[in-house]
Amino acid sequence: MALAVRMRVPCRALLCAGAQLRGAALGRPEWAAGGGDGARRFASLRVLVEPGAEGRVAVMKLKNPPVNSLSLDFLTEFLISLEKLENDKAFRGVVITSDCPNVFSAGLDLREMYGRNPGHYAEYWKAVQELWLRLYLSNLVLVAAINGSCPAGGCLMALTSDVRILSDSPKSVIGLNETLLGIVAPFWFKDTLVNTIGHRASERALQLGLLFPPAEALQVGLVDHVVPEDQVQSMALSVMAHWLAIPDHARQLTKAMMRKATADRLIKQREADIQNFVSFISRDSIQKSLQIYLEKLKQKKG
Ligand SMILES: CCCCCCC/C=C/C(=O)SCCNC(=O)CCNC(=O)[C@H](O)C(C)(C)COP(=O)(O)OP(=O)(O)OC[C@H]1O[C@@H](n2cnc3c(N)ncnc32)[C@H](O)[C@@H]1OP(=O)(O)O
Repeated sequence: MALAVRMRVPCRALLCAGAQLRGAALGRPEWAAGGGDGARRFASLRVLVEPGAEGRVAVMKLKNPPVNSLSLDFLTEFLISLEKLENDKAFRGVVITSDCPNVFSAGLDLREMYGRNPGHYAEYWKAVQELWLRLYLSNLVLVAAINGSCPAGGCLMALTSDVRILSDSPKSVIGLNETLLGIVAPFWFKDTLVNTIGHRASERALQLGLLFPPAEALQVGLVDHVVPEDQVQSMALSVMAHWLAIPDHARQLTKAMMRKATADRLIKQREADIQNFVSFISRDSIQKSLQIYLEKLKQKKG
């Protein structure tokens, strides 16, 4: 049975993303209603959703081991979970965190961008766009509880949140490091960063592909709080309570006012952005850079 049918919600996210409901690839996840706290605890293979506080807050745990790379299957499941939460009027806020030790997310899955065909690159990029749009324009209060390394696409995800809490650990580096891979952060990645830390700091961070350690991330404004590792989630819930004290309609309209122009820039040129990505990523030189980077990651282990 198709996942969207089982959920009984219109699955616009997936339709927009053009993603097929690939039951086999998804491992046919079951959306299991939980025990005492009812239907609001659910899980797919790669995303766990648990109740956070007072039934109004959900905690979404990214669970795509080993490093929570944003594969197409992961994006598909994440978008379904998010849509489910957006559609449930009981929820007002979501804490996004990682279930993988020491890594919030390793960013876009390099295997989706290396050695595939143009059709696959287009499908993947559409899903990445959808993730960004859905998160950036979410009516929910989003708090990123960043409990580990947070490069590139992981950082983008965190930047879409309303607040970022980073664990105080040497592994918890955060930034848009695309240039280190020989690739270029698209304009909407750049816009999201500029909206957070300003133009000059973004110019430096993007060109140098900086991955900021916690103290520097705090100083530049990339994150809002740095706390000991074991306090990331409790801090996220306490910050959430502060944001939920504001009436939703006023906060939501204000958020939309602040973010709409940035989102519209992509919405107006989604197809051109996909074509640009496909032609860029298909270049021999870019494929070579990705191959070298993947080999470096493998060698690091050996
Ligand atoms: C016009 C448009 C242009 C294109 C724009 C594209 C924008 C791109 C955005 C991105 O997000 S690109 C991805 C950037 N990510 C990174 O640079 C992070 C790379 N990973 C790491 O630095 C480390 O893995 C880590 C996250 C710090 C974790 O380190 P740890 O020591 O815990 O694990 P590893 O042994 O390094 O990795 C385990 C395993 O996972 C594989 N892997 C790591 N990252 C990725 C990834 N992003 N995609 C796919 N696979 C990844 C790694 O190769 C290892 O695999 P195996 O050797 O076990 O097979």
